[in-house]
Amino acid sequence: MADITSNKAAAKEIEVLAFYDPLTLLPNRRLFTDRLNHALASSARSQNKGALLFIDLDNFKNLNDSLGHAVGDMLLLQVAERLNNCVREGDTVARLGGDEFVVTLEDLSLQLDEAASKTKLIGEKILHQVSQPYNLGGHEHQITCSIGVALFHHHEQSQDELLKQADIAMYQAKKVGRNAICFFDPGMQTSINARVELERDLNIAINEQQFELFYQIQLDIHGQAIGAEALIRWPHPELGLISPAKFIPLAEETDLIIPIGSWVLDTACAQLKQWQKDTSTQGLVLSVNVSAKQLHQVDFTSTVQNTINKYAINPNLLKLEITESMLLNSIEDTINIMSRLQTIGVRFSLDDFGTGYSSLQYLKRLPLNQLKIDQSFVRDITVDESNRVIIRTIIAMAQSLGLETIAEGVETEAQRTYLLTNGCTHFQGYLLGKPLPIHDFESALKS
Ligand SMILES: Nc1nc2c(ncn2[C@@H]2O[C@@H]3COP(=O)(O)O[C@H]4[C@@H](O)[C@H](n5cnc6c(=O)[nH]c(N)nc65)O[C@@H]4COP(=O)(O)O[C@H]3[C@H]2O)c(=O)[nH]1
Repeated sequence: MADITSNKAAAKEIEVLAFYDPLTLLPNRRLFTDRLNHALASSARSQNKGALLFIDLDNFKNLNDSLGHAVGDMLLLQVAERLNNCVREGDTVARLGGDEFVVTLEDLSLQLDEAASKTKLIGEKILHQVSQPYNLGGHEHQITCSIGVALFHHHEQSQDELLKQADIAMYQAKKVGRNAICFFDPGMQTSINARVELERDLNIAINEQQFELFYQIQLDIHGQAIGAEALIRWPHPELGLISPAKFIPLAEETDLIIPIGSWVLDTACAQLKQWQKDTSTQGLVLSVNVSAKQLHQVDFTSTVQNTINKYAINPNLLKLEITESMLLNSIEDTINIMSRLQTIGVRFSLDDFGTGYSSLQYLKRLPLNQLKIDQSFVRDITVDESNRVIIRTIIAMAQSLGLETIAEGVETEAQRTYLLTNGCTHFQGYLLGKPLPIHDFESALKS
């Protein structure tokens, strides 16, 4: 008798271990998969629509890192309880791991739109409940969550597809600012697929060195060439030229910007070396865009130094362009990195100036040589008084800090005249020359 009881207890324990999450005692991924299969089969029979909600806590890692895992676990337990209280008895709440939960809602409605609005109501209830304060062993804490929803009907989607769709929608909810609920729509899938393909092709492009640098001339107030900006181009073997505005952000997100940035730096320095050999080009300064991720690589300063040494170029002729948005985080770190590079002679320009939040306070502390006026202000210069005021302010600010100003996107003589008469010292834009492959750039320079 005792044996049977202990066997039963052991069997129960094995079941719990196999199918339930040991922390929250919610169904684990295995049991959830099984339940989702049943829900899909039952929806196929009844024609009733159901929904899968993918729930991820926002910034949970911060809590775990700051207050420790034991406190993190307390929070997860309470979240699990609150989620259970938001759904009906036949619905499933499961924990997939970490701070990821899923909920299946069944028998919502025969109509898709009614099923969607019922899901939305439950999703909003979850957002509200999860965001109420928690007592975590004496610490009061608040957290929010992001919810992605995929609706299901019949056996149209496999459960893997459904989970993927809800996951994609959840990322969309994070993207729109968190503490939000987003429904999957097929457009999201198309754009994700395009992204995956682009990322794969970017990897190939790096290995096969498919990139090219174009050069756009920069002139001073007398119309003399003082240098150029190096702009990357990707002639994709099938899709043709892909704009950096399209692939640089993806490269930044996926860290591929590191090898791409190194290639740009190396190619730019090799070009400077070539220019040093000719009296007509040896004084040209080359501006190179540097992304935030690249600048904050631990070995960034030594990479720049090594590249300068490798080509034995004058470091004064290399200008690194950083953007205002890069200053928002880790300003001290940025100042340190820039200062180290400044001591070896590298110059800096602050790109897209005027679009961010640079205060005079830290502009003063950055070792800059130049402010670059964003082309959005230059574009409407002749019609928009507020843009004119911004431009005059930027120029006055640069003058008081002893910095050069360069206006980008100068397309008309009227724009150049306005900038010139208001004290802008350098100019770049289609009026003066489009970005060109090196041979065309050098021919244009000679003519
Ligand atoms: N409408 C108009 N546009 C003009 C005119 N003059 C120049 N442009 C364009 O304005 C952009 C200026 O570069 P950016 O602000 O640094 O903006 C760059 C930069 O942020 C990024 N990028 C380009 N090359 C690199 C690179 O090598 N590394 C990194 N990290 N980013 C790069 O991609 C952005 C876009 O580059 P591009 O498409 O080459 O676009 C370039 C240039 O072709 C003009 O008169 N009118």
